[in-house]
Amino acid sequence: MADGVDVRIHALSKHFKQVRAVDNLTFDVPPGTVTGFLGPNGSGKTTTLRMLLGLVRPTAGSALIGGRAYADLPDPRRTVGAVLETAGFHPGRRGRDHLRIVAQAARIPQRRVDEVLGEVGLDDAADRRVGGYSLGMRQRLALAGALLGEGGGRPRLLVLDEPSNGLDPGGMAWLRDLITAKAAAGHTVVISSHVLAEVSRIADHIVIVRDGRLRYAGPAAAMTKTLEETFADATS
Ligand SMILES: Nc1ncnc2c1ncn2[C@@H]1O[C@H](COP(=O)(O)OP(=O)(O)OP(=O)(O)O)[C@@H](O)[C@H]1O
Repeated sequence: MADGVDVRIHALSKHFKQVRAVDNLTFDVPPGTVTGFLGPNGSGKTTTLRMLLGLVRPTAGSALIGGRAYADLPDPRRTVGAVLETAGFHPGRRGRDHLRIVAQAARIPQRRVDEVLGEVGLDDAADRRVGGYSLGMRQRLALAGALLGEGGGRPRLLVLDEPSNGLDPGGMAWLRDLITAKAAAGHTVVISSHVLAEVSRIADHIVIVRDGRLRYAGPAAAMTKTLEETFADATS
């Protein structure tokens, strides 16, 4: 393996009763790249990422981070940062306090809290209660939480599930720059989206799913035709 964290999804399936949310999915994410994980609504992206993060048990197959299941990582918070959903914040808590609690639980130094608040542009809002945050500000706070474990030049995996939800165009441009900079620094980034244009601009690799099945995995440059076919008759 090159220097960096890779992801290997092998024969991964998740069935919820009759629904084959993820159906025999196999793809790799090379270390130090941005991989766009694309598909229409309900195609199995979130379920795949939740299995990768050990939050959902696969029906079959494996999802490995640097060769290990998430649960077997020696220091998961420092190896992986994730933005999965932004609904889970305590509304009465201030943004800075939320991050302090996350940092403390993961034994991450408190100085990282101020660093990540600056990195996501929330310094001015840090002492306001999260209940008053806009959706875009919540996304930034979630991203700050995902970045907390970064440090010491150690490459990490960033898993971002629809992170641009609620961001305005300026915020989306800012997010693209941040993701590109993370990959340039050696981190591996997986970003899911159902909006093609958002991801195709920054991704080195593209994985396309539909109905839980793989449609394409490979270099971004070669994907245009597959994308057009996949989305042509989708309603998203
Ligand atoms: N806990 C669950 N129980 C039952 N069905 C589920 C569950 N989680 C997901 N599903 C179903 O699995 C399928 C895939 O959902 P998933 O959220 O993974 O798709 P997605 O690609 O992330 O969609 P979106 O872009 O809308 O977020 C959908 O049909 C969904 O209804």
